[in-house]
Amino acid sequence: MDSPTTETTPPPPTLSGPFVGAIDEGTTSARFIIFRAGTDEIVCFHQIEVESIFQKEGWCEQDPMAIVNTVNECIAGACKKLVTAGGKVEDIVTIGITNQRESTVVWDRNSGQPLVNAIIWLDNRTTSTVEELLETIPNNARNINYLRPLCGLPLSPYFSGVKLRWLRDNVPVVSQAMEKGTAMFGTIDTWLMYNLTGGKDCGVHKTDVTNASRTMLMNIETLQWDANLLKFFGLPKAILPEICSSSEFYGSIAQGVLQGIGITSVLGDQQAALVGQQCLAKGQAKATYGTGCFLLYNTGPSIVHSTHGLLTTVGYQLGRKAVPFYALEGSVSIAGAAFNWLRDNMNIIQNSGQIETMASTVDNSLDVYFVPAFNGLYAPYWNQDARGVICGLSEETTSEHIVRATLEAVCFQVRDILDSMHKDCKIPLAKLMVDGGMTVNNLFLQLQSDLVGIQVLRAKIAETTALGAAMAAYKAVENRYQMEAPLSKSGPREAIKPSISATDRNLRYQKWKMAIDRSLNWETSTLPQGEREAFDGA
Ligand SMILES: Nc1ncnc2c1ncn2[C@@H]1O[C@H](COP(=O)(O)OP(=O)(O)O)[C@@H](O)[C@H]1O
Ligand SMILES: O=P(O)(O)OC[C@H](O)CO
Repeated sequence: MDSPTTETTPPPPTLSGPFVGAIDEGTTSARFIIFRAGTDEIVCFHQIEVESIFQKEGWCEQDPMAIVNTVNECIAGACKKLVTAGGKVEDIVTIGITNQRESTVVWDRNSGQPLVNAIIWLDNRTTSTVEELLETIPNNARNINYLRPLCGLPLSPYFSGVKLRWLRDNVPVVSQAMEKGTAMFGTIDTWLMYNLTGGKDCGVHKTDVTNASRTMLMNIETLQWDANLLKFFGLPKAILPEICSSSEFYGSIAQGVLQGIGITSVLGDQQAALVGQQCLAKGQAKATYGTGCFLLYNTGPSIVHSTHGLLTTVGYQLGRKAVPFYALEGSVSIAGAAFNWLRDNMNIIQNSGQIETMASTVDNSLDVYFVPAFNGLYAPYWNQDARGVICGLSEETTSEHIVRATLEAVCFQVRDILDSMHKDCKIPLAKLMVDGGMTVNNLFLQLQSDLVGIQVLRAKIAETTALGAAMAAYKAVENRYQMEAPLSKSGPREAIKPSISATDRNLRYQKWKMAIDRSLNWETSTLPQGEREAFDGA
C-alpha cells in the first residue's frame, strides 16, 4: 500500500523552466507558444484560426472580441499542454505580444467594448479616403509620397491612420466618441494589451514603436505622435496609446491562468520575425511568407528613405533607452492568401497540404502568370487600383499550372522588392533568410531561389515571429541574456540554391512585368470611347 505522503505529494515536474510565452496574433490564426527561456526550443503551443468577415467587395474585418477570446483560448490551451507535459505555469517568467500590423480597432473608454469591427490591414475600403486626402495636399500635388519625410510611408489604404480617418468620416458612433473623448484607438497589440491587463477597469493603453510606425501618425525620427500628421488626418491625439519601446514592462495580466505575469515585449509580427531570425545587424534581411509577404532589411540606427517604393519603418527598439534600429520594408499584401482564395473561392485546392503535391506534378506553369492584386498592389507599385489578372491561359492549362503560377507569383513579387532594395541600398543581398507558413513548401523555396537567383536559407523553426517576441520579452527581465547568442537549435540552416540559368530567369521576369502592366490601374481604366458607348448602350 502507498504511504500517505506519496498520495498527497504531486509528482515533481519533469519539464523545468524558466519559460517565456509569446502571443502571435496573425491574420489567419492566433497562437500562444511557450519557449524555453533564451532558446528557440518550443515546449508547447496552441493555435486557433481567426475568422475574417468580408461584408462588401474589398472589405475585410475581424470581430475584436473574437480576437481576444481566441487569444485567451490559445493561452489556456498551451498552458494545459505545459502542465500535461510536466511543466509549471509559474515557471513562465514573462510573455511578449506580436501581431498582424495596421489592423485598426476603436473602442469605448467607459465600457471597454469595441465600437466597430476591426478593419484588417488588407481591407481596401479606404481608397476613396486616400483620394480625398490626396486632394488636400498643397499645390494640387496629389503626391502619395508627401508624408514620407515625416512617417516613412506612402499614402495608402494599408495604414492605420487612413483607416481611422475613414471610421471618423463614415461611422457616426466613432466620430461622436472621438468628439466626446470616449474613443480609444489601438492596433491589435494595443487592443490585446488593454484586455489582458484589465480592460475598462485598469487596462493599459500602450503600443510599441514598431506598431506605431505603421499608423502614419508617428514621426519616424522622434518616435512620438506627430502634431502635423494628426492635423493632416484630422485625428485627435487623446485617442492614441502611449508609445513605448519594444522591450520593457507594459503591465501584468489581470486574470486567467497567467494572472500576475508581466508582459514585457510588443513587436509588429514582421519586426518580430526580424528579431527572431537574429537579423540584428545592419545589412541583414529576412522574408516572412504568411497571409502576405514582408521583406525587411535592417538599416541599423540610420533612417533610409526609399526612392524605389519601399517603406521606412522601425525595426525594433529593445529597451527604453536603447537606440532604435530601422528597416526598409517591401510589403506584398497577397502571398499565402492567394491559396486561401484558390481553396475558398475557386475550389482548386482543399487544403494547403495539396499545394506542393499539385504544383510538383507539372514541370512548369506553362507560361501562366497570376498577379493576385486583389486589393491593389503594395511595394514597389503602391497602386490601389490594380486588380488580379491571370494571363497566358490556353487549352492545355490545368489547375496544377495555376497552383504553380500562384507559387511563382509570390516569388516574382519578392524579386520586385529585392530589385528595389538593391537600388536603394546599392548592395545586392547574397542570401535571403526565410520563414512563415509558406516556407514548409520545398518546391516554393526552390522556385524562390530560382526566380530571384539568390540563396534561400530556411529558418530552423517556423515560429520565428513568436520567437522574436519571446526574445524581446526575456531581454526585458534578464539582463544577462544576449540576443545574438546562438539559439539551441542553431547550426547550419538549410540552404536552397538557384538551379536555372540567368537567361531563363530574366525572360520569365520580363513576362511577369508584362502581367503586372495588365493589372495596374485596372479599377480606374476607362474603356476606349467606342467601346464605352457600346457598353453603356448594352
Ligand atoms: N504548404 C504550403 N504552401 C503554400 N502556402 C502555404 C502552405 N501552408 C500554408 N500556406 C499559406 O500560409 C499562410 C499561413 O501562414 P502563417 O504564417 O500561419 O500566416 P499568418 O501569420 O498570416 O496568420 C496561409 O495563407 C496559407 O495559405
Ligand atoms: O498576418 P501576416 O503574418 O501575413 O502579417 C500581416 C502584416 O503584419 C501586415 O502588415
